[in-house]
Amino acid sequence: MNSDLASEPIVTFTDVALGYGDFTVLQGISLEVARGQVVAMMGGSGSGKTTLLRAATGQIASQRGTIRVFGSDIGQARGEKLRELRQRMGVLFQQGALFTDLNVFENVAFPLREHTRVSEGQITERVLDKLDAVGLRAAAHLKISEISGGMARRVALARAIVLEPELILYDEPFAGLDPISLGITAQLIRNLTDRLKCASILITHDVAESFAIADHVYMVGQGRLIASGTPQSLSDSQDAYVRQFLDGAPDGPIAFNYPTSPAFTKWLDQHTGRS
Ligand SMILES: Nc1ncnc2c1ncn2[C@@H]1O[C@H](COP(=O)(O)OP(=O)(O)OP(=O)(O)O)[C@@H](O)[C@H]1O
Repeated sequence: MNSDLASEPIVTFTDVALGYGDFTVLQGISLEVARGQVVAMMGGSGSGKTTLLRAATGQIASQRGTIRVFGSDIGQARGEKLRELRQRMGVLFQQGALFTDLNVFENVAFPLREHTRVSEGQITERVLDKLDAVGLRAAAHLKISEISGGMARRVALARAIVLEPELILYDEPFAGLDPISLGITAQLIRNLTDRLKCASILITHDVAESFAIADHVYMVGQGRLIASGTPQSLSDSQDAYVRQFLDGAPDGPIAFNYPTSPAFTKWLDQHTGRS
């Protein structure tokens, strides 16, 4: 690979607006994720983090602006082109559903069998290598019913990286983990990013763990990008939204109540028989 390609950002959002139908969740979003970086996307509940992730994978189109992934406009990609771009990504959903009728090894082998024509010997080598990376080489033979919830997450992670993606997207990777698993998972994300020389995007609420490993943090709220910078610069920020989020303060610009909309008022009127 030449150095120009290596330094080209993996993901670029340029003045992007995202939403569903007429509803705009986020607008004016410009961001960049480079190879080798761990980037955290943070924000309160309902602020649009999952929506950002869906846009980066081409599951939803932007309402305006462009989203480039691996140099291609993902909003314009269809069919084979979209499949090719997605094959270069690993997505780890919160419910990284494993196949309960397959053992740990076969779960991780699944994408290799599905998308490549590598030999059985290579499958064994690659699967054991990825299980080793998540500390579960010796659990290869176990059934899914025989492993814990935390182990299942790591198996799902091994499966997400078995095709050696250039971009890994993690949806709430720390949710529901005990403090030890939390630290292990955070370090795993950092180490895998460095080892695979890929880019990682984390959608997360967890300030301490993500700040410990992220190179860059984007914070969304109030329908826009509120802050962007290194964990250190955000920690030093005096912005009221950033402070409320980082300090976990109940009072501040982040509203507890979901905002009232015409759609809600219409539903309520119908529900209570007023129209
Ligand atoms: N498929 C959908 N159709 C319509 N609206 C949606 C859809 N998915 C999400 N939304 C709305 O978009 C907004 C942002 O949701 P999103 O799931 O991106 O938030 P989030 O930041 O990931 O939240 P959380 O941290 O609670 O998971 C919310 O107001 C939500 O109601």
